[in-house]
Amino acid sequence: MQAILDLVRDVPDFPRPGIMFKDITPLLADAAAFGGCIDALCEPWREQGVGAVCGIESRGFIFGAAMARALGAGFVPLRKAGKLPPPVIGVDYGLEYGLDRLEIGTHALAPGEKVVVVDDVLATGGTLEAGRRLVERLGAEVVGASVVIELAGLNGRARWSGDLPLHALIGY
Ligand SMILES: O=P(O)(O)OC[C@H]1O[C@H](OP(=O)(O)OP(=O)(O)O)[C@H](O)[C@@H]1O
Ligand SMILES: Nc1ncnc2[nH]cnc12
Repeated sequence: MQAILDLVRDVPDFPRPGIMFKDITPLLADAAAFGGCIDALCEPWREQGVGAVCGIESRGFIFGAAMARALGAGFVPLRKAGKLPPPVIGVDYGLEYGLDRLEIGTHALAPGEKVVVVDDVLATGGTLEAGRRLVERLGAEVVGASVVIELAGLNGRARWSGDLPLHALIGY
């Protein structure tokens, strides 16, 4: 995991004063580190019958789509408001630096389908929780979540549902 840590860049005061932004673009640009990252993200979910990986817009798409391919699962995008064609359902949520709304197509998942929710960063946890709620509202089964980075000081893990696994590759 040291290679991944070394390729995450700290950007102070972005996108707002007081936020230490974790920039994952150097990690994405490094073929070996990105590949290792996807392998490590997939590890807990192999042989678990995952039918779909739900990636959260936009950085969650990058990791989620690669994981879906590696797991032999489908990819389902959880998108910001107004981006998916109807019919959709949505939830409003707060994140470390603002408010937003996440949506999913109402026919995107089958009832009971096993789903992993994926994002790049867990900060306050509002985004990941919104993703879980959307999937569950369609009657699919969230088996857990994966993130590359957990900002442990913001306690987002406490917002994730009690007994569902939440895997983070690196923590700060
Ligand atoms: O745990 P939280 O406090 O909810 O924050 C985490 C979310 O914040 C960032 O997304 P952002 O909304 O900035 O979107 P982006 O991926 O399009 O940059 C990040 O990619 C996570 O989705
Ligand atoms: N500090 C941070 N860096 C990168 N993405 C984030 N999403 C929420 N907080 C973030």
